[in-house]
Amino acid sequence: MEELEFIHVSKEFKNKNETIQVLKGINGKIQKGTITTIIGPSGSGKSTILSLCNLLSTPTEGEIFIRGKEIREWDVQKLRCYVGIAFQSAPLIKGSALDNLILPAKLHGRTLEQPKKYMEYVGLSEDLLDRPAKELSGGQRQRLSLARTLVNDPSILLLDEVTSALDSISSHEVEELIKKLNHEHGTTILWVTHDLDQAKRVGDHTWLVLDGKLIEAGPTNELFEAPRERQTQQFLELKRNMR
Ligand SMILES: Nc1ncnc2c1ncn2[C@@H]1O[C@H](COP(=O)(O)OP(=O)(O)OP(=O)(O)O)[C@@H](O)[C@H]1O
Repeated sequence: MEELEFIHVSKEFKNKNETIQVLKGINGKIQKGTITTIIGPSGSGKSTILSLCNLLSTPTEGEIFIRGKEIREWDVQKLRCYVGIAFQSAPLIKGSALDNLILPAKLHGRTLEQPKKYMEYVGLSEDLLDRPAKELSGGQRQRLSLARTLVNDPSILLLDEVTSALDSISSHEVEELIKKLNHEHGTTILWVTHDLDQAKRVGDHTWLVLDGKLIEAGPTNELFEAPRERQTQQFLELKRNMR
């Protein structure tokens, strides 16, 4: 059974006078324990795909199955424990690093047994637990945000441009951390990135999304080195010329 399956998924948003068709009939499967990088131009619908996977929004048409169960049949709280999400801006609440770390447990009426374990896992010193979150560096904030996502022990992790605000050293460190999580816990990862080198480095599989359509999906090496679709070739060529 696939961990995640999209069957003819479309999404439209209605603004005042117009309807915007953002996703157009996405069909795709994600196997458990794999890293899938999602690439495509700005506005093509990448983040919308992620937002559907933990019910931040719902498909207008089609179905999304997670572990064989249609997403709208899941209890939302259970789904959001099973499917974690982390964003570029790493929104943290006021208060200490610890206040942030315990938040998911608190929201589910639990206490967090070993906050130090999570700090250690993401390579943060436990001395930072009492520090105001706003005093942490960008890289530390992003790690803390990931640690907070891990508190629920998600089986699927959705990552939206999680390294784009970081310098290249911090960015590589976060990549290594996510790969470790994937190897050690078998976490299934969907990773939206603008950085094609990163998509190549971390992906087992890659999806190219153009104008709301899944143009090509395949093993990362094949998609980059021997793309099947003309539109993939054109997109990769355009990106190479922009360097
Ligand atoms: N809540 C919303 N209401 C109206 N339009 C929306 C909404 N969310 C997204 N859109 C539109 O859907 C389109 C796709 O947005 P999305 O954020 O999924 O693209 P993206 O590929 O992730 O872009 P980027 O790479 O710039 O983050 C955009 O035109 C965006 O303006």
